[in-house]
Amino acid sequence: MGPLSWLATCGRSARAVLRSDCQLRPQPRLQQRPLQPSWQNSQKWHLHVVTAESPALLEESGDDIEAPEELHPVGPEEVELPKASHTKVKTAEYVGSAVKLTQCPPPKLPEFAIIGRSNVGKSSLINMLTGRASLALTSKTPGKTQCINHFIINKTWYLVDLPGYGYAKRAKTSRLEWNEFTKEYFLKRESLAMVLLLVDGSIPPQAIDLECAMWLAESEVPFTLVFTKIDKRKKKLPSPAANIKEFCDKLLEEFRDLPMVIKTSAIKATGRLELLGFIAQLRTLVEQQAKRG
Ligand SMILES: Nc1nc2c(ncn2[C@@H]2O[C@H](COP(=O)(O)OP(=O)(O)OP(=O)(O)O)[C@@H](O)[C@H]2O)c(=O)[nH]1
Ligand SMILES: [Mg+2]
Repeated sequence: MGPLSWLATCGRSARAVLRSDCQLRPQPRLQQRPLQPSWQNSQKWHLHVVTAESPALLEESGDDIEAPEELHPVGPEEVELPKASHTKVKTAEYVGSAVKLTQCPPPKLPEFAIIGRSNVGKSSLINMLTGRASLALTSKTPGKTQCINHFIINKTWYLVDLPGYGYAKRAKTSRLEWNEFTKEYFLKRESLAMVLLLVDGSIPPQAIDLECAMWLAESEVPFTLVFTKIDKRKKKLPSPAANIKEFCDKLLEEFRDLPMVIKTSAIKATGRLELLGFIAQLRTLVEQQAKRG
């Protein structure tokens, strides 16, 4: 069986697998609060596996990455490690742009959607991850990406570039419409495996990003926090590390646990292997759970 034929064979969507097998039961005291899927708690071992336990993986990748700051406990034994080849981007192709769900490619492969404010660096992250300078269109002008753009990686999974939210210059009605359109994608796209919520690490926490995180959690859409632009330090503003800590602290006022956090720079390729390894692990996890039925 091909690595990702789980969707076709078992007829279960990535979303269904993640939800049904991994959802936390609300604790009575916290019932009103948004909850993160429990498997996100165990994501910590993904980092451990990729950075500390798999020297072969690192060697093969050829990437120059920093040593992990801390080691996390290894996770469930039954979850296999992804093969090093799983983290490599051999091919990356633009598939098409959609302005409604029916125009998206058939939901037969797992996809990882990238969302965040306009100009946060969504398209740049796709280019950084795939190692292609201009696969996704980047721009200094906010609001450049206006469609749902699918990119197929190694012919086995999708990276999806979405329009940014909160573009103030857009008319109120069109912004609302746009939000609905993206929301529909999040709520109904059955092959959506994970949302990568991008947050600009070079500026202090923005209310709209916190709202987006809340909305995703309330809607039971699994998401990962990906901080961008950690290479950038604005004069008189706190450091990226301080911004990230403040954002996480604010989230913890509402969330019982933090989702997985990955810090990146598209310019320095920071976090590239970590994110690719994480995606590979998720694909392996979903595949295994689907096989178990
Ligand atoms: N310093 C720095 N600049 C970045 C980084 N990532 C993106 N940028 C810059 O931020 C600007 C916006 O990047 P895009 O990738 O186009 O952002 P986007 O989120 O796709 O924007 P929209 O499609 O308009 O919503 C560009 O000028 C990028 O060069 C980063 O990691 N570090
Ligand atoms: Mg873009």
